[in-house]
Amino acid sequence: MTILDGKKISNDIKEEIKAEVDKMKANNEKVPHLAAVIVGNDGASLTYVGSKVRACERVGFESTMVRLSNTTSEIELLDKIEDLNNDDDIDGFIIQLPLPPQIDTQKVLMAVNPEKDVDGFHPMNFGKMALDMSTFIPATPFGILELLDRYQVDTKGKHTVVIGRSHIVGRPMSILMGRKGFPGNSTVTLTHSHTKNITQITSQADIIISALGVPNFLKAEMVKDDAVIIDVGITRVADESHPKGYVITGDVDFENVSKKASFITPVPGGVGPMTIAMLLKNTLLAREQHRLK
Ligand SMILES: NC(=O)C1=CN([C@@H]2O[C@H](COP(=O)(O)OP(=O)(O)OC[C@H]3O[C@@H](n4cnc5c(N)ncnc54)[C@H](OP(=O)(O)O)[C@@H]3O)[C@@H](O)[C@H]2O)C=CC1
Ligand SMILES: Nc1nc(=O)c2c([nH]1)NC[C@@H]1CN(c3ccc(C(=O)N[C@@H](CCC(=O)O)C(=O)O)cc3)C=[N+]21
Repeated sequence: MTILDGKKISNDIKEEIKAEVDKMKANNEKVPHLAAVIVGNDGASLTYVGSKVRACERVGFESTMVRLSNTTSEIELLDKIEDLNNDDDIDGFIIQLPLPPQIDTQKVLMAVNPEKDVDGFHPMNFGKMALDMSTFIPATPFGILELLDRYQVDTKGKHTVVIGRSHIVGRPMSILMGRKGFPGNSTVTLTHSHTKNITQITSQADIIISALGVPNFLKAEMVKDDAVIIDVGITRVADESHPKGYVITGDVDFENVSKKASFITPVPGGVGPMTIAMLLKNTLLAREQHRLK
């Protein structure tokens, strides 16, 4: 059994990005600038955005965090997006999800200039991804592909089962694993809350990508020997014995499933850090494209 060490690989990727930024600095070129918009005070969302800003500092990017109150109207958010679209210093930006209920998420994501859409959530970029055109690939699925690539996990002709069909993880992942090339060329089954007999389906999988957000959902009985297990789930579970008052838990019963797996990602330290590294990678790509214009 091999642990897919997202923490280590994400650090390698950040070092590679930093080397590119150092070259830009040596040539007196503008460095990439990422902005993150966060609406409201959700603790987990603030943690993730904080990690993104720290990661920017580490690789030498500029970063801007835009904090808006929980009562922000849709119009106010659209105005802010327009400012970021028009700000030539900003190469890429993200709108941290979820948004409060008074705001229509799809409308907001459509307002982001696709050239600055480093999350890859704009329909134009999502469509390009589905059509094998070069574009920004959503950071979490991109991070999973990168992990599979760096560990040379064979995906060709394998049966990949994705659990969860969200726009940010499960849906793009199911498309990417079925594309031509590597990592890809998989036969994909996409499952969700209406899937019947899910154990029967996961038991046949060579690769399982679990993105539902239910702690310890995937048990050893649901997995065949030597399966590859990718755990995207992140849930804060209350735990008074821990200084923070909670522990981060994945979707996979790691202790038991890891005994059967050929490769497995841990939580924390698996897919999460990869997501942040690939967001930086997309921002570097955005800067390079803006420079060429
Ligand atoms: N590590 C990382 O970088 C990231 C981690 N996450 C984490 O991944 C998890 C999923 O996030 P996200 O995709 O945004 O989640 P969503 O809540 O948007 O989607 C969850 C999906 O899981 C499906 N689902 C829920 N319960 C079941 C069930 N019992 N059986 C089968 N399918 C089920 C839902 O089905 P239906 O569509 O029918 O409702 C839905 O498609 C969360 O824990 C989140 O925190 C998310 C993004 C990045
Ligand atoms: N527009 C947008 N883009 C996103 O990419 C996006 C989003 N909205 N909304 C929420 C989800 C969630 N997400 C994570 C990123 C990093 C970790 C991460 O670094 N996790 C650490 C642990 C972090 C901790 O301690 O809480 C780990 O797994 O090791 C987790 C989850 C990005 N998301």
